[in-house]
Amino acid sequence: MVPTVEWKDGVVRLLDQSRLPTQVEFLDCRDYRAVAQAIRELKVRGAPAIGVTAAMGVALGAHGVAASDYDAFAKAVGEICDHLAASRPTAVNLFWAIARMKRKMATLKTQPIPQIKAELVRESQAILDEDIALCKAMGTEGAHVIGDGQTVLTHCNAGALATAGYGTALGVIRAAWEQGKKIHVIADETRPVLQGARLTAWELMQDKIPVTLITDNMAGSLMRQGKIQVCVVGADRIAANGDVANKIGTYSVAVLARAHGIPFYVAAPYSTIDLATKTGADIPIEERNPLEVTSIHGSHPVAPEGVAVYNPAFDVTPAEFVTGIITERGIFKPGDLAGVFGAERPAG
Ligand SMILES: CSC[C@H]1O[C@H](OP(=O)(O)O)[C@H](O)[C@@H]1O
Repeated sequence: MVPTVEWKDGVVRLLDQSRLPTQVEFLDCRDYRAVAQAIRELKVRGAPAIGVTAAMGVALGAHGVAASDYDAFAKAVGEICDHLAASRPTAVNLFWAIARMKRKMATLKTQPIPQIKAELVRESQAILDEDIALCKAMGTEGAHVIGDGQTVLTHCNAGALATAGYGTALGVIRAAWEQGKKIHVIADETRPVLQGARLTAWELMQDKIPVTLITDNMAGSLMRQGKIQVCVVGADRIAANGDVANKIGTYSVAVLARAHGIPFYVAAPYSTIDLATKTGADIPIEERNPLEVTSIHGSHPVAPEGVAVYNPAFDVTPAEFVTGIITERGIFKPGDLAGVFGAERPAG
């Protein structure tokens, strides 16, 4: 797989996911505002991926700060962090990564500014490396939920393209495949931005993992026919009570899975678990440009000019519909997360 995001010769290089699957193109961001714009425009997307990208955006922005004393430097970097934090509201990884970069900077206040700048780059790369390791650990912990010969449904893209590499839900699927299991993946196209059609299908075909693309409204019928044995999806924010915010349509998949007695798993690293948010009702849900619904890629209208549109990018699946949360430390009941992750993880 081509890297989703990387620090390359002093710029933040992104695989431009808005061009996939027809074009594999890269976007070199030379300032933090370009990084924020790329996150806003879904050129890079996926909770862990935008966390890593925002961290690199902080390091990139810090490089451009001319201040010679720590307080002025920290103030300028704080403004850069605020700009990046305003790019998208739902994925908690964005805020987790920015807070981690701020904490790192605070530990360096006695260092020369050039040293601090170099350390911030290193911290952003550490976040990238950690994310890949977390995804692979999730794969190891979660692969057993997909049996040999089974068909697994996934929604949106929670793959290498949504992370620093390997993926969360697709990491579990990759691990099951790498264990030699004859699995088959059903990928929801995931209207309106089509992350399933454009990204998940592309990723799995790159790895020669059998995948069948369906439209979102087919999932229930396939479940009723007994053609799906398990569902595994990603997450953008998991509240303290185990409610899960994920791509719009996830709630429908979860309810359909429950109705058909199909296990429904969510794969997410600790950086997606937000114990400061009590329930799903407290998770901010991003509403996006109506053009995403009324056109394909901003052209080819598929609805009449001026029609009213509601375009929330995410929905919330209550914890009761989640069989288990697959994390790098194991699989937990949604309600047990606070006990498992509460102690070690600093807020935000
Ligand atoms: C592994 S997190 C991926 C998560 O992010 C996606 O949203 P978007 O493409 O808008 O960033 C979707 O909710 C995925 O499940």
